[in-house]
Amino acid sequence: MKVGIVGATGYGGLELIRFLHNHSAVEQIELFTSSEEGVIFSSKFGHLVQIADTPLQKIDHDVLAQYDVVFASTPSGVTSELLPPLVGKGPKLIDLSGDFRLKDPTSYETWYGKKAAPFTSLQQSVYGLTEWNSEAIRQATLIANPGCYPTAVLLSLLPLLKEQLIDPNFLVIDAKSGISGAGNKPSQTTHFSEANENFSIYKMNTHQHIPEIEQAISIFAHVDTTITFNTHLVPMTRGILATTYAPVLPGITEAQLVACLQTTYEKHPFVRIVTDSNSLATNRVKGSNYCDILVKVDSRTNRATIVSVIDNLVKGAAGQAIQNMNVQFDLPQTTGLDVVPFFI
Ligand SMILES: NC(=O)C1=CN([C@@H]2O[C@H](COP(=O)(O)OP(=O)(O)OC[C@H]3O[C@@H](n4cnc5c(N)ncnc54)[C@H](OP(=O)(O)O)[C@@H]3O)[C@@H](O)[C@H]2O)C=CC1
Ligand SMILES: CC(=O)N[C@@H](CCC(=O)OP(=O)(O)O)C(=O)O
Repeated sequence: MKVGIVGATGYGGLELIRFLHNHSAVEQIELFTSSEEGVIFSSKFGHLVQIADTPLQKIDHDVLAQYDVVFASTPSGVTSELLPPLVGKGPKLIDLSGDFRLKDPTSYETWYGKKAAPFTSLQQSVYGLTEWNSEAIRQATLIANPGCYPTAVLLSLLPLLKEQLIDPNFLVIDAKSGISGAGNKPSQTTHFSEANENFSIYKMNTHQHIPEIEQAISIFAHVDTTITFNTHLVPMTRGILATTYAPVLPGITEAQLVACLQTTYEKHPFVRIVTDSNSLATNRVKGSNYCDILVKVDSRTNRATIVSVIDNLVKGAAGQAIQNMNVQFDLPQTTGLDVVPFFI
C-alpha cells in the first residue's frame, strides 16, 4: 500500500509515521507540507534518521491522487478545500481534523468559526468511530476521524445510552487533556512556564466537540440530547481522561452497567473495561490505541460515574485513523497498532 501524509510535521503526522512504519501492508510513505517543500524530513526530526530520509513534498492533487490512502492531519479549515476534489479519484481519504465530522454546515461554522466543507462532501463523509461504524467505514472513501475528546466520551457513553441504562437528559462531562492535544504550534497557554504546575479550564461551554458528541449520540444511541461538556488542560504531554456523571435509570444496577460495556466491547481489541478504580489512568494507555473505561454507581446519589482514558495522539487521532484504514482494506484492526502502552 502506498500512503501519503499531509501535515506530516505535526504531532498527529508524526504518530502516523511511527505506526505506519511498522505496518505490514504499507510499502511506501510519502510526506507532504504546506511550508517546507524540499526539506529532508529526518533533518527536522533526527529520531527518524533512516526511517524518513525523504524530502517533504508540495501538496499537489495530481500527486496525491496516485496514493492508495491519503491521511490529512492539518488544522481545521484546510481539508474542507483540500480533500473534496480528491473524492472518487482513487485514494481512500482519512481526515484527522474536524472539517467533515459535523453533517450540518451551519453547526460547523458556528462552533469552528470557519467556512464549512461543501455540503455534498459532508454527506459523503463517514464518521470514523471504528467500534461503532465499521460497516460504513469499510465502504467509505472519505473518513472523518473523530475528535480526541469525542472518542473518549462516546466509547464510554454510547453503550449505556443505547441500552437505556442512564438518563440522557443530565449528562455532565468533565474532561482533561495533555498539552499535545493543542498541536505543535506554541501559544501563550501551552508555553511551558504557564502550563507547567498549572491546571486550567478552557473553551468553557463553547468547545467545538460539543456538537460532535451530541450528533454521534443521536446517530448511534438514537437519543437527542444536549450535554454539559467542559475541558481542562493538564500539565502532561499525552492523555485524556473524561469523567461523565449521569443519573442511573430506575432499577438499574452497577453490575448491569459493567455487563453492558463488557458485552458491547468483548470482540473489540482496543476497548478494555476496567473494574478496579485504582487501575484507570492515562499512563495505562499512553502510546497505545487502547481506550480504558470504568463505571461505578454512587449508591447515595444513584448517579453513575463513567470514566474513560485514551492517548489523544493515538486512539484520539493517528491510531484510530490507521484502525479505520485497516477496516477499509479488510485487514485485522490491530495491524500496525499492536503495541504495549509506555506506562512510564
Ligand atoms: N493533537 C491531538 O491530540 C489531536 C489533533 N486532532 C486534529 O488533527 C489535526 C492535526 O493536529 P496536530 O497534528 O496536533 O496539529 P499540529 O499543529 O501539530 O500540525 C498540523 C500540521 O499541519 C500542517 N499545516 C498547517 N497549515 C496548513 C495548511 N494551510 N495546509 C496544509 N497543511 C498545513 C503543518 O505542517 P506544514 O507546515 O509542514 O504544512 C503542521 O505541522 C488538527 O485538525 C487537530 O485538531 C485530532 C485529534 C487529536
Ligand atoms: C488541549 C487542546 O487544546 N486540545 C484541543 C483538541 C481538539 C482537537 O484536536 O480538535 P479538532 O480535531 O476538533 O479540531 C482542543 O481542545 O481544541
